[in-house]
Amino acid sequence: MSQTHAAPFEKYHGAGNDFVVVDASHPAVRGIPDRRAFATAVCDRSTGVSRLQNGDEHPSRPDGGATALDGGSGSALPEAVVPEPRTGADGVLFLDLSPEFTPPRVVMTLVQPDGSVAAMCGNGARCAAQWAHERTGEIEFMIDTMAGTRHATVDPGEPGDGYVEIEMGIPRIDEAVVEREIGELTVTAVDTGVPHAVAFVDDVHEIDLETVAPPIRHADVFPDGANVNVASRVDDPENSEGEGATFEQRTYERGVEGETRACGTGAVAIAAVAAHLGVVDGTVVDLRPPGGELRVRIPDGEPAHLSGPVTREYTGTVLPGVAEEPKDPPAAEGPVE
Ligand SMILES: N[C@H](CCC[C@H](N)C(=O)O)C(=O)O
Repeated sequence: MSQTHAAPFEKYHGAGNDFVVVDASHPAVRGIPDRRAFATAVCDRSTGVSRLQNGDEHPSRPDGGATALDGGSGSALPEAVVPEPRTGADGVLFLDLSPEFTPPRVVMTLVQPDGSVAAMCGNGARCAAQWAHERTGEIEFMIDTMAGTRHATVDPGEPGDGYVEIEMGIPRIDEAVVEREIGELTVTAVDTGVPHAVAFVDDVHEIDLETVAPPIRHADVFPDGANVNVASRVDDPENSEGEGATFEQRTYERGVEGETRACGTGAVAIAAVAAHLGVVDGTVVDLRPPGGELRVRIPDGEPAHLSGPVTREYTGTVLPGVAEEPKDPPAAEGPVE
């Protein structure tokens, strides 16, 4: 049967790490035949979802707009002519809300642009909490991820905006990979729900991440691959709680296979490695990825917490069955959608 029902989506970002968010219980979303192909299509930075395709000049227009990604020919859609918000996304969040619990629960599944599923995503979980807040008015949530259930708190701002904190579990340093030279960097391995490599460098802006990161991302010491972070210290007295401990952050993400504008599990990874190496004294570490600011609280032996802004960019609809490679020749029912 061909897919013709449009799935509503909302586009959110957390400090610049952006996601197409869909309600997993919506009939059109349940009917998505292949979540991997769907994520690959809608996340594409040239031909994926965009505000323009949705005719949505108003970020929070509730009814969305015209259908994105229509047509099954695989033909490229017109390129967005405004730089912000960006076409495509760093991933798709399939969210299943159970409002009957106290606090309400959200089952979160992140499908990445390469079709892989990540066990955890700090900024995605923060966006999930904001999304659930918009639906329930509640401010506390339990976010069920493949890495565990995480408590989230929303400090609401304007509709669609908020400052969201999420519990991130206790980071696990891999003692076998501490300050090890891999490729061009000296990295420490840490698991913050997903695997990360962290390297402290003099100036993150001098690193050619697209070249330096892939050999580390694929190194043998990371059997499941790794996200690769570089961080440089730029202490800021504004972080009075953390005695100034502030790092610039850049992250090359597994699954995106490129640099993202922010990474929450990466922020926690940097803070955890900094604490482990004795680089920071306090338990509050501020991170400055390219897309915003994140704060990590990381008390010794206790779960870390990640906080930062979340913004809803726009809403729209997308045909779930599109942009898939047809597995079989189209049946008699007509053109593949
Ligand atoms: N951007 C996400 C991380 C996604 C993890 C993913 N890239 C992987 O481990 O495959 C975050 O805010 O934590």
